[in-house]
Amino acid sequence: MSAIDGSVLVLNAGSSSIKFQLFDADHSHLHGEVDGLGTDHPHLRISGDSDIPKADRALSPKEAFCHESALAVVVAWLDEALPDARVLAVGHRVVHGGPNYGDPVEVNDRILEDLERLIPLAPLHQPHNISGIRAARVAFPDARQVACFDTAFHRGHSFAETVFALPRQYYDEGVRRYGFHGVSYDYISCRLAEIAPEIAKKRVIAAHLGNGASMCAMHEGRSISSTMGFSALDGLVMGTRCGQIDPGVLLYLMQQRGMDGDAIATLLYHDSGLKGLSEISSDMRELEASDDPRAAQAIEHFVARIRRELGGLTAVLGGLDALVFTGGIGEHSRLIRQMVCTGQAWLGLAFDEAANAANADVLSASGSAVTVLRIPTDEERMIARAARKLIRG
Ligand SMILES: Nc1ncnc2c1ncn2[C@@H]1O[C@H](COP(=O)(O)OP(=O)(O)O)[C@@H](O)[C@H]1O
Ligand SMILES: CC(=O)OP(=O)(O)O
Ligand SMILES: [Mg+2]
Repeated sequence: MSAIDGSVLVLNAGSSSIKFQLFDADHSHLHGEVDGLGTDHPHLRISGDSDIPKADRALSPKEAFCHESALAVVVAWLDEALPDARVLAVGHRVVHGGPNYGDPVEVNDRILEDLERLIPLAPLHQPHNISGIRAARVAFPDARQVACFDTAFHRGHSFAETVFALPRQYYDEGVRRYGFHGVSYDYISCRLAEIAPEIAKKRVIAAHLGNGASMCAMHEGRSISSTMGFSALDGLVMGTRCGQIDPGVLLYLMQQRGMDGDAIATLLYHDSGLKGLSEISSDMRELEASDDPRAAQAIEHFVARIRRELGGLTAVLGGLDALVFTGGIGEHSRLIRQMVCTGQAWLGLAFDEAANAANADVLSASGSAVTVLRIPTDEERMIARAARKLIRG
């Protein structure tokens, strides 16, 4: 497989998915994804150049038992399908960089130990990100392992955007708002500069709506504010996560209901959000297809929280020039985009329903003061670029 000599492989473990791509410079040779992890229909899809074997099949319950078992399927597939590929580097999305990690780093044992200490702050991601690094070290022993952090893009936030109103010692020990999905927002910022440079410099809100969901206010291409905070629990309603919650609820659960930390973590990370509210599924496709009123209520609450944050982030930016939808739901769900954009005339936003129905790239009507765009994210491409840059020094 000479065409992919000296490639960069990227592994991106999300909360419901493992995405992977193989790049040669900026060209993607193969694109693979296990999605629906944690649901009843986990699936493996692989596509790419003509010499790349394809895959499109359901994963067995054993294969999809956990992220690690799905990762083993991916690594075995790569090993068999690309025996001659010379992988120079494996780039990894690592969700939490904590206070100390920003720029991409080449991973060593000490760094892995540091990243392991952040597992309690990102339990749906960090353990799988670290497993990915360990598995890739074994599968590609000659490749350099590079970690890229979801928190990095938000590191320029002001003190006011970063701090919680707790005694200062907590900020000093790292209890602060970090923000996540930064690799995705960085990609959106770069892509905007390519496709709409005059908008890229202005006030933009990007909504990354996937199994994890957040929104990011950007100005001149840089992150100003994020709906996610210390952990990837805060902000919007997600597949299985509650999003913003009154801390009084947590006190009630501990003091009146006698729940301990582990029970509360399970409740907030695994059993809440769309899944907890609908009692049907964490998966937006299933909720949209359902005629159960609980599915409709879960969707309405999901959208209500997005609308509220849209208003809040617009105030942070002092106005709005563009709204970008991305992530699995943002890229594909006509219903959610339409519900979010309905009734936003106060922003000067005129929504083009026909363009939305056609899944077009531009979703605002001509003359709209806010340009609405649908931009598929490509976290793997961003990570491949960073890994290549790092190993080239
Ligand atoms: N056509 C679609 N319509 C509605 N939702 C969709 C569609 N395709 C994917 N989704 C939703 O996208 C979510 C997964 O988003 P994704 O960004 O891939 O996940 P992750 O957060 O694990 O990276 C799921 O809720 C899935 O139902
Ligand atoms: C940070 C986060 O929630 O990521 P994902 O959407 O990939 O689960
Ligand atoms: Mg994701």
